[in-house]
Amino acid sequence: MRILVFNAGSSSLKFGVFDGDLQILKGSFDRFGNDGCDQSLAVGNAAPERVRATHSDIGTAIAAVPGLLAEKAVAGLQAVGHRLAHGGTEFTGPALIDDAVLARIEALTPLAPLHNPAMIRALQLARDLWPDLPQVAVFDTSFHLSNPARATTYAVPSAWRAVGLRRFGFHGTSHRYVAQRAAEALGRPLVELRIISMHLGNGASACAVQYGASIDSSMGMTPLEGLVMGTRSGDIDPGAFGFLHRELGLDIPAIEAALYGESGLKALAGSADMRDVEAQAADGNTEAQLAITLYAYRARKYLGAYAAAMGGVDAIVFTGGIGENSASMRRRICDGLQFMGLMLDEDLNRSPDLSDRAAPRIHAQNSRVAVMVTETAEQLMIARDVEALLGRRTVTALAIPISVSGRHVHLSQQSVEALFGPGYRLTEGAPLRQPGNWVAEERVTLQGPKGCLHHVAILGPLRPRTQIEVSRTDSFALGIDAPVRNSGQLDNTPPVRLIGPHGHEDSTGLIIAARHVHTNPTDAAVMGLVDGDMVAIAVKSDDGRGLTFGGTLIRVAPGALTEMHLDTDEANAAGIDRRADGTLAANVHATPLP
Ligand SMILES: Nc1ncnc2c1ncn2[C@@H]1O[C@H](COP(=O)(O)OP(=O)(O)O)[C@@H](O)[C@H]1O
Ligand SMILES: CC(=O)OP(=O)(O)O
Ligand SMILES: [Mg+2]
Repeated sequence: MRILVFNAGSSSLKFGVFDGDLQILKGSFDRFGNDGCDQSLAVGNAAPERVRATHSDIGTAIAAVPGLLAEKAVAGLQAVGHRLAHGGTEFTGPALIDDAVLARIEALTPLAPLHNPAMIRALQLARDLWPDLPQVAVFDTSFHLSNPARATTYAVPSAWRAVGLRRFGFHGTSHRYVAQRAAEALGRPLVELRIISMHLGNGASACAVQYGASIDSSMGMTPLEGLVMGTRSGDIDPGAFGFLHRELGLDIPAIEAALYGESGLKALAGSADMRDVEAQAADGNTEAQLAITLYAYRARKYLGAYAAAMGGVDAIVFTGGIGENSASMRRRICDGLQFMGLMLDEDLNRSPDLSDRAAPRIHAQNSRVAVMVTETAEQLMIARDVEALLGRRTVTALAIPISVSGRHVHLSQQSVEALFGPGYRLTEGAPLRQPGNWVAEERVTLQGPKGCLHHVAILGPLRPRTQIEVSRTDSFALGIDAPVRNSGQLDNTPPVRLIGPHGHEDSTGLIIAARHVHTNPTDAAVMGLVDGDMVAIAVKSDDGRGLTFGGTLIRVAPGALTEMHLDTDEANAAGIDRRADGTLAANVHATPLP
């Protein structure tokens, strides 16, 4: 499918034409000034042609795009994708544009005044030019809708929260790509990694991607919170509003306008462009030097915060105009993080090769944390989302059988021997529906500070690490606060005592299993899903208590049978007795892998 993508940022317009993952045209306009802007245009893999164009703002640059397509003889467009900054809580994924959707997007503009207007302009232009093509909006905010309440809630009066004051987070399309790309380059599944994505462009944000899902990011209700940016302040004491009003007589719109447009690097060093600031700092300008130090310090604080939020970090990835291009800024941000095992390789850092969407590592051999750089591919991700959304409209709704898991354990050989005696082998009992899995005839007891759970099933085959899966109700009975985790993610899980006929073992690995759907590549393709998608599954029940389960992870593996795994609390809440089927209600955020 041939897709034109518009990405109107706060300081630049980027656009591209894609056939699948192949980019056939890549263009951008930036460095807008009274004398025009820089234009770059590349066909296929050819070197970009760069000229100074006459457009003085993003709006006029948008109107020039159709002419450039014609000039390069790019025809046959089948759809148009648009980056939109704010999608609120309602746009959980890409949306096909019609008048009603456009009106809802327009209503969110006050929350992204620097961004949504130009993006909406691109949308309107494309609708006028190509009225017959489907137009799809992809929102920066959607990826972060998986953030837990502790990350999205401001500690403010409930009446304010009731009207929608909460944190959202932006650059989600970029963070989603960067995390996937880093996992791929590391050769490890995304669902096993704790990644901090640092998107440092004109707008800048950090994102904690824990096991594939965003759990926190530095931007808030609007793209003003967090890091220092080109013209935005980032974090500032809200007490500044009262102070500025009393001292300078400023009203709220004036303060807001200055925080969006007259702050950040521009306020500190006279230019919003990091290239200028770095050049001035190199010339000895102390204001520019402070701007750079402060920028790096704030970014480093977020790295520390997110490492703490995730209980560790496996990889840090830099992207965005500054993250991709400024080796000195990457080094400044990483300086002082040796305490968490992060060692940069200065040679690798100085000249990473980012061609062909590479994601090179820039950390030293002995670094415990991987550090990488990659070009952000927001336009590519938008093109993939457009194709997935339009393709998915013809997708078949399969019935997904529900399987209710009672409490159970997976044991390592070491645990088997501790509980049943040296050299003991479990007796394979009834087979489970997933091929190769079975229930052992033996049982164990779980003991916590508040109580015991007896006759707990053991599921085979053996695993490298013991994992104990209980429901929330069980965790209350034990008196242990177990975290909700995907299978295998056992770092920082609490211990519980396992008791067998031979002896006992205090083993970590106690979790409440996150709900998920097992499926195989064939069924996944029929449902329009890929591994790592987060979906909502609707389940009906005879007693009318049926529920839609959001935040359900799709796990695709060859040979797996399609079924949804719920625990007993979830099944009871939804009135599921024995046999029930679920259906796909929504793809919350598609994460199509290459
Ligand atoms: N070689 C470079 N060295 C330092 N900063 C750079 C370099 N190239 C681009 N940048 C910075 O990247 C920022 C723009 O990032 P970009 O991601 O393109 O912006 P946008 O948020 O508008 O998409 C600007 O501050 C620019 O100075
Ligand atoms: C949301 C945001 O800040 O975007 P940009 O980086 O394009 O300004
Ligand atoms: Mg940007």
